[in-house]
Amino acid sequence: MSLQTKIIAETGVQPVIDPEEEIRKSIDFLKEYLYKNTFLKTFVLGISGGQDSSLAGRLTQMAMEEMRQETKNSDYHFIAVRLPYGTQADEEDAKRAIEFIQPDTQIEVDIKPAVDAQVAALRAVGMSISDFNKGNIKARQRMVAQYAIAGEFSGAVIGTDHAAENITGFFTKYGDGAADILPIFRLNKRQGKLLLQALGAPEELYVKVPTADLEEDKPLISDEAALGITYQEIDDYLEGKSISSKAQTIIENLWKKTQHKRHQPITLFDDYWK
Ligand SMILES: NC(=O)c1ccc[n+]([C@@H]2O[C@H](COP(=O)([O-])OP(=O)(O)OC[C@H]3O[C@@H](n4cnc5c(N)ncnc54)[C@H](O)[C@@H]3O)[C@@H](O)[C@H]2O)c1
Ligand SMILES: Nc1ncnc2c1ncn2[C@@H]1O[C@H](COP(=O)(O)O)[C@@H](O)[C@H]1O
Ligand SMILES: O=P(O)(O)OP(=O)(O)O
Ligand SMILES: [Mg+2]
Repeated sequence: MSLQTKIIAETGVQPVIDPEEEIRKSIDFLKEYLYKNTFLKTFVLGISGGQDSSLAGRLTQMAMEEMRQETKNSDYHFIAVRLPYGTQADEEDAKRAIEFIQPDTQIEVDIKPAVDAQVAALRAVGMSISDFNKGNIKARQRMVAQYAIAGEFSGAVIGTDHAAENITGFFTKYGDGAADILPIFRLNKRQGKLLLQALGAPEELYVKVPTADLEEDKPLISDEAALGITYQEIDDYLEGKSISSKAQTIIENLWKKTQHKRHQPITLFDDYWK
């Protein structure tokens, strides 16, 4: 089996999708999980203004509306969390995303005081913390806030990991990579766009240049510039198409280097890394 075939099988990406069918699958998946885990009454998700959280957020909101209707239990609700680091450069997109999602509840938490305090405490003991490393602290602080909210509202945290980010390991380990349930895993980036279009999202949300926007030295740097490869190439690879050998090597090297991010902490019983 080629590595491409193995990677595609691990992510479950289909070369062709029916967006309406995939929307229904994600909603039913979220609902089924709550029906099975009756302690859980809410889902929590950070909304950045980017494509992935707009999509996962809207699907979650739709699932919760259906849950309320089916169970007549008004406890079921979706909590959208705005998590800017101080002032967010693309705040307009974040507002647009919230407007599209129409979440039951919205909470805004500024992560800047907590992130800056953590960095200051590390620097106070003589550590130098790079801007890149600080970026990962921001992503982890966002997850701290989301889990704290979930803890107060019998909630589970939604993650926005999808196949294109997953195979390249383009997420912060235990930051945005930490979550309880992943409703858009199995989709590549362009398939996510198709779902947003089918949901009637404003165009700005799916033509927007994907960014983690974690680095102050490189504000709004695109994922593609940071990764050194385009989503078009990653998406083609995931759909089983043949791409340039240069692009294929970049993807497969990223996949190998980030295997640890797609596993639980390594124990004596693991051998995937050998
Ligand atoms: N575009 C942006 O603005 C931006 C900014 C920051 C990070 N990012 C992206 O987010 C991702 C996060 O960065 P990262 O991967 O450097 O940090 P990370 O914190 O997600 O992962 C690094 C950590 O993983 C652990 N680790 C590394 N190799 C390991 C191995 N072989 N086995 C077990 N554990 C291992 C170590 O604890 C290490 O500190 C990257 O893809 C990065 O490009 C993007
Ligand atoms: N500024 C943000 N506000 C709320 N939530 C955010 C913010 N930035 C990122 N997030 C969450 O993290 C994931 C991953 O973002 P990437 O752009 O893929 O790095 C995002 O979907 C939000 O849930
Ligand atoms: O995860 P998001 O919502 O920030 O989307 P993107 O990765 O496209 O920035
Ligand atoms: Mg983003």
